[in-house]
Amino acid sequence: MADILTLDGVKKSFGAVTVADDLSYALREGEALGVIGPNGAGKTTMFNLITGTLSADAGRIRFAGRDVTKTGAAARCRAGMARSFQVPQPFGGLTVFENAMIAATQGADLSGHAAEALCLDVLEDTELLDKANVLAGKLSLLDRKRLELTRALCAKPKLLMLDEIAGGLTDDECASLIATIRAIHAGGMSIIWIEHVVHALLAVVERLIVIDFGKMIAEGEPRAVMDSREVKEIYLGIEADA
Ligand SMILES: Nc1ncnc2c1ncn2[C@@H]1O[C@H](COP(=O)(O)OP(=O)(O)OP(=O)(O)O)[C@@H](O)[C@H]1O
Repeated sequence: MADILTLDGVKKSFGAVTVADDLSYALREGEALGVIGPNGAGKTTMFNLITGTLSADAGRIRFAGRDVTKTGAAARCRAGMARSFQVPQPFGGLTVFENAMIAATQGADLSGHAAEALCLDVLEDTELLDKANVLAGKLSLLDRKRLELTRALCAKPKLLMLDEIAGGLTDDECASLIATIRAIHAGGMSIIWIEHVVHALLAVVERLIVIDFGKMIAEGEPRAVMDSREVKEIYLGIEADA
């Protein structure tokens, strides 16, 4: 499989604070990569650098065979990146279907029947079809998370980026969202998923990276990474030999 995304020496600082410290890794087409790390480690900043809402101070980013380091956020979205946000950001006064249509028309550049057909397909996959005519502002937290997923998928992405989508859900709700994301991944979608709810990540991703102070401190098979000294010492704050 080819790489869909490559970061090569990506750096970003806010004043004296380094939030992306020489980040280098690649995501293969169809792979699901999990990202964990303490609060403030720079995980969301990394998403902002990948999607182009922030520009890197140094390093290169390649996506879908092109160097996008200098490409703006809208063009990266059109090239096939889509993300969910930590705090769901739907248009609360519009229905679920209307929110999906905005993503399909603006993100996937579709119109008319093609846009409607895509939205219906995605709403079925995200299990929101029966709520298509509900106002987004009236949805439960789980369904707002599902709508975040819907809006990202309606942009017809090649890469789906999830930012703490499982946070705040009950165990049953989380299990139901995991099943949805697993099915989307099984359909071939490449995924990068930042998450504090580690068991949700471990149910989906094939590889895990750990970010601390903007630096990638561990990378590999998820359970091996969770058992690693780096995670125990730095992420969980436990002495290695405790
Ligand atoms: N625009 C900005 N200007 C200055 N500092 C910023 C800016 N955006 C983020 N930061 C700082 O960068 C650091 C990394 O933030 P970021 O949101 O990427 O962390 P995170 O790993 O996603 O955290 P969390 O798990 O809590 O969501 C934090 O110290 C944050 O305060």
